[in-house]
Amino acid sequence: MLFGWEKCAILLLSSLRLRTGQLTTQLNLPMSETFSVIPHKIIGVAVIWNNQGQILIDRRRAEGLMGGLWEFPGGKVEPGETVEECIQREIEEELGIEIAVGDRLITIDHDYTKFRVTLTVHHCRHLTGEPQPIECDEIRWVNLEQLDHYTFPEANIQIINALRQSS
Ligand SMILES: Nc1nc2c([nH]c(=O)n2[C@H]2C[C@H](O)[C@@H](COP(=O)(O)OP(=O)(O)OP(=O)(O)O)O2)c(=O)[nH]1
Ligand SMILES: [Mg+2]
Repeated sequence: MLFGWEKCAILLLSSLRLRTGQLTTQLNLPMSETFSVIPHKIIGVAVIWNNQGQILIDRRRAEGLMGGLWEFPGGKVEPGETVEECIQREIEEELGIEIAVGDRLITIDHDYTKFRVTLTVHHCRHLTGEPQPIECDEIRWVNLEQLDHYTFPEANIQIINALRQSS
């Protein structure tokens, strides 16, 4: 049996679609009633350019979430970190290269079925090191026209459109 205030709280939280970072817990409510907390991932994303006007893309691991899709490298912003710091760190961790993080291209909020993402995308310049597929299945340097030949997550349509408009 739910009390009035409990029902109000549930309605309020549901209507706000409670956003809680990486939290994926389901709250167990009385009488086996449950509601989902939608995870919200805050992601820094790099569009890394080389001197030939190409961009670095990577293929996500086949077995994971969005497995086998291509993406622009990046990852979750950690507490106390700026998006620029996150991008620099993720690229070192995922690809083993040094980059210069430049201007922001676009910020995208996108709802997937089970979670939402905020992707903050920066233009970056490759400085040193040969990119290695440390945390992905494959990496490739491609030009803007070739991006059409690769399958990206849904949110990336907006990144690719922004890239085409900015060039
Ligand atoms: N890096 C990157 N992530 C993207 C792009 N497009 C897109 O929808 N995403 C999503 C996929 C992931 O849910 C999230 C990136 O998070 P992530 O790669 O650090 O982590 P993950 O969710 O795959 O895995 P986990 O650490 O939660 O286990 O952003 C993109 O172009 N680049
Ligand atoms: Mg990542």
